[in-house]
Order: sequence, then structure tokens, then C-alpha cells
Amino acid sequence: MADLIVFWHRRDLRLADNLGLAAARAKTAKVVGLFCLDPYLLKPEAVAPARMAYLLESLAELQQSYRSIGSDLLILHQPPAEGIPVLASQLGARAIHWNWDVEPYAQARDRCVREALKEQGIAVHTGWDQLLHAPGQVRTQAGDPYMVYTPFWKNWRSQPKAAPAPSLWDCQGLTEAEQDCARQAGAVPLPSLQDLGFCWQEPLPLPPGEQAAWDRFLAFCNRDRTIVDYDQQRNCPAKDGTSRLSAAFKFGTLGIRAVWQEAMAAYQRCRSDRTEAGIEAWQQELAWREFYQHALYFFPDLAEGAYRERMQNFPWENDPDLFEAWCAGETGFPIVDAAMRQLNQTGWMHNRCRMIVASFLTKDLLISWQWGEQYFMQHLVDGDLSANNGGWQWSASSGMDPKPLRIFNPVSQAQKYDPQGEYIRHWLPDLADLSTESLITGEISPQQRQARSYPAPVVNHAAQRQAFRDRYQNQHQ
Ligand SMILES: Cc1cc2nc3c(=O)[nH]c(=O)nc-3n(C[C@H](O)[C@H](O)[C@H](O)COP(=O)(O)OP(=O)(O)OC[C@H]3O[C@@H](n4cnc5c(N)ncnc54)[C@H](O)[C@@H]3O)c2cc1C
Repeated sequence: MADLIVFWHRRDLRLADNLGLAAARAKTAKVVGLFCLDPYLLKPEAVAPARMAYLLESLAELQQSYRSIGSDLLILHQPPAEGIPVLASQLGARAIHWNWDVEPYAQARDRCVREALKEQGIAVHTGWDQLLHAPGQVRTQAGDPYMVYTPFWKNWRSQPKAAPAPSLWDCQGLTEAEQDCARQAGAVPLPSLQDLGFCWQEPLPLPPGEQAAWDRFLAFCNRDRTIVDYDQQRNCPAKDGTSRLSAAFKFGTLGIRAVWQEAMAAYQRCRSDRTEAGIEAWQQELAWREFYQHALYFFPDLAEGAYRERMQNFPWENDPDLFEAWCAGETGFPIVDAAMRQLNQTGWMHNRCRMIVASFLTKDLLISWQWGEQYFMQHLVDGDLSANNGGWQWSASSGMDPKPLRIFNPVSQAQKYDPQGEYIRHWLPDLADLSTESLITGEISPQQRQARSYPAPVVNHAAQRQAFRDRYQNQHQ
């Protein structure tokens, strides 16, 4: 009988273009998948129900895919360092393979699992998969990691990209005796969302699973060709101008090399500078994703606090009532409230609006970006430590931004990016009959507000802007 390799899936919930999985299959026909529901990562206070729903349904699809090629995806529901070594040794596995992750918790966890497997005499094989360029591959001339995006992008773009890894096509699964053995070692059926204490009843912003992610990507890139207008449309939250693939990139239901290859093929087919610019603008977003992952890998302290030392003890006011108003979309600023209601109702928010609400929380309400960071993790289907932390620190003037002091004006943001008030009307239907001018400027009379149960503005933007500037300058004296 062939030697067994267990492939531990984490942020790579797919059979196609999976470097670690393809390497395991090249060594043996007998490959079985494993996913470990780690209680540490499943705490309801830290995880968005939409994200958990996306994860579980993607796992269900992956399990079916494994079964259709003759193997299976085993599920453990316990701390990985406890469950995986027991399962692997009971099954007599020759080795465990997995793809690396940049997050500090994942790295510490992996070290524990590796140590425990070593004690059992089980080999471990690991490598990078989730990025086109692994941390360390893109460095400044001095050999340091980049701390500024634009030179990172130029270097990142110029480097050759790997081709997609071959998909898993057929496998030899566990015998019945081995399946019994796996159950005795803790393998469980995939639990439901309710079993894990979550509830999500809305449609997900992206249908879960590998097939749906690839279909969405092909539509975005080739069929609807939204990608070629990306640079024109991506800042308009009322338009369907972005890919909405963020959950797929977070959980790896899409392989990044396959995505790059397809986007480059679309680029080669372009007949105008305009369409090339659209595709390149989208590729720049993929580079932002990698920039923030490299940053977290090299500066794990980012997860704990401000990157800029002078922002580490910033005197935030942290008023809990203002925070509650922001969370509920009840600040009296229509563009901010529309965005927060999109997040609360769908589990996703447009990037332009993420920047607007993050600026508003930190610069207008003087509330720590870490409160907002946590709230986003509790609600986003794509909640991801590196991208979320990067976005929040950029917005709070505490991160890796060469021009850190940016303060968004909610009125001019709405004027520029939602000039017809379509986005605001959609998410604040009670205000839909007001004039576009009122929706954009927020100049809504007390009577009109009262009639629509819409709150008065919770702060004065100009005064708060000045208050933030004063505090910021004090910190930088
Ligand atoms: C305050 C704040 C918090 C954020 N939190 C997250 C988060 O938790 N998870 C997350 O994936 N993105 C986050 N972003 C980045 C960005 O808003 C989302 O990736 C994007 O809106 C997802 O929509 P899309 O898939 O249509 O993106 P597209 O515009 O189609 O971009 C394609 C992909 O590139 C990546 N990407 C795009 N923009 C960024 C960016 N600025 N930083 C890093 N990666 C990017 C995403 O994987 C995205 O799916 C945050 C941004 C801000 C300002």
C-alpha cells in the first residue's frame, strides 16, 4: 500500500493551483486532506458570522471535491498541536504537508505542531503558496523589507511569477479500517454554523467554494470584463466595479498564480492603453495584499499596535456612545451610515467606504483605530489580519504611509464618489426621497431627520478635524 501523506489545509481551501498539495501528490497517490477547526480562532467575539459561514461552506465543497477524486477531507475540532500529531500517528502517516502563513499566531501554532510531530517521528514539509512572492523575495537594494508601497510595487511587478501548480486529479483514499482509526483519533463530521454558535442568514457577498470563486473571477476578468474599467469604477461604491473576491483570497479558494496568469492573458489581449490601465490597477491591489502580508511577517508587532512610534500613545477619546453610533450607522453623516449599514447587513463593505468610515472613526470621533479594526474583524466576510490592520493603520495615520496625515471630509468624499447619492439611497432607504444635495452634504433639517428617525450629526467635522490635527501635532513635537 502507498505511503500516506496528510495535507493540512488552512488558507488554501482548494485542489487547484495549490503548491503544497501538488507537492504531496507528486510524492504519493495516497493523499488525504485535513482541516482543523481551532477553538482559539473560532471565538464568536472575534469572528464574523459571515466569515464563518463562508469557511464552513467552502470546507463542505472541498470535502466533496476530495471525495469525487477518491479521497477525503478529514475534520478535527480541537487545538492543532493536540489533534494533528495523534491523528497522524494513528493513521501511520509518513508526513504532514502544509503551506505557510504570515500571521504571528499561525507561525507560533505551526512551530508547536511541528515539534509535536517531530516527537512522533513524523516528517513535516512546508512552503509558501498564498503569495506570488514570498516574504524576503522582494527587498530594497539594501536588502531590507519595503516600508513604502510604491517602490515595493515596482520591484514586485518586475519579478517573474510562477506558473499555477497542477490540480489534484485522482487520489487514493483511506481504507475503511483507516477511516475508523481517524474517527477514534478525533476526526468528526463537519459541524454546522449553529453547532459552532454562529448565525448568518443573508446571502454571502461571494458564493463559497473553489468553483464559485473561479467562476466569479472569470466573469470579472473575461466575460463581463469589469477588470478593464477597474481604474475608472473602483472608487464608486454604487457600482459593481470591483471583483468582490476578497473572501476567496482570504481563504484561498482561489490560487494566486492561476489568477495572475489569467489576468496577464487578459492584459496581453488588450488593444488600448485604457484597458491595460484597468488591468494594471487591479494587479496593484493584489500587490497591496502582498505588501501588507510581507509587512506583518517582518513586523509582527503591527498586530499589537501603531507602527509609528509617535502614534503609540495617541490621546484617543474613546467615547463609547460615539462608538456605538458609528457601529450602528447612526452618526447622522449619510455616507458613513450607509457604509456601516452595508457592512452590518452584508458582511462586506466597498474599499472607498472602508477608508471613509475608518477616517471618520479615528479623525472625527477620536476613537482608537484598534476599536474599528476589531469591529471589522467581527463583521467582515473577508476579515484578514494583515489587510485589515494595514487599512486601519493607514487611515489612522499610524502606519506605513509616507504622507501619514490624511483627514477625509465625508461631504467631499460623497460628492466625488457618490455624486448622485445612489449608494446612500440604497443603504439608507428612509432618506431616499431627500434631494441628492441633502444626502451628500448631510444638510438635512431637524424636522426631516425627525420624520425619518434619522439622528442629528454626532460631531462637527471642522471642529473635530482641528482637534485631531492639534493632538497629532503635539505627538510629533
Ligand atoms: C480600514 C480598512 C480595512 C480593510 N480590511 C480588509 C480585510 O479585513 N480584508 C481584506 O481582504 N481587505 C481589507 N481591506 C482592503 C480592501 O478594502 C478590500 O480588500 C476590498 O474592498 C475587497 O473588495 P474586492 O474583493 O472587490 O477588491 P478588489 O478591488 O477587486 O481587489 C482585489 C483583491 O486585492 C486585495 N486588496 C484590494 N485592496 C486591498 C488593500 N487596500 N489592502 C490589501 N489587499 C487589498 C483583496 O484581496 C481584493 O479581493 C481593508 C481596507 C481598509 C481601508
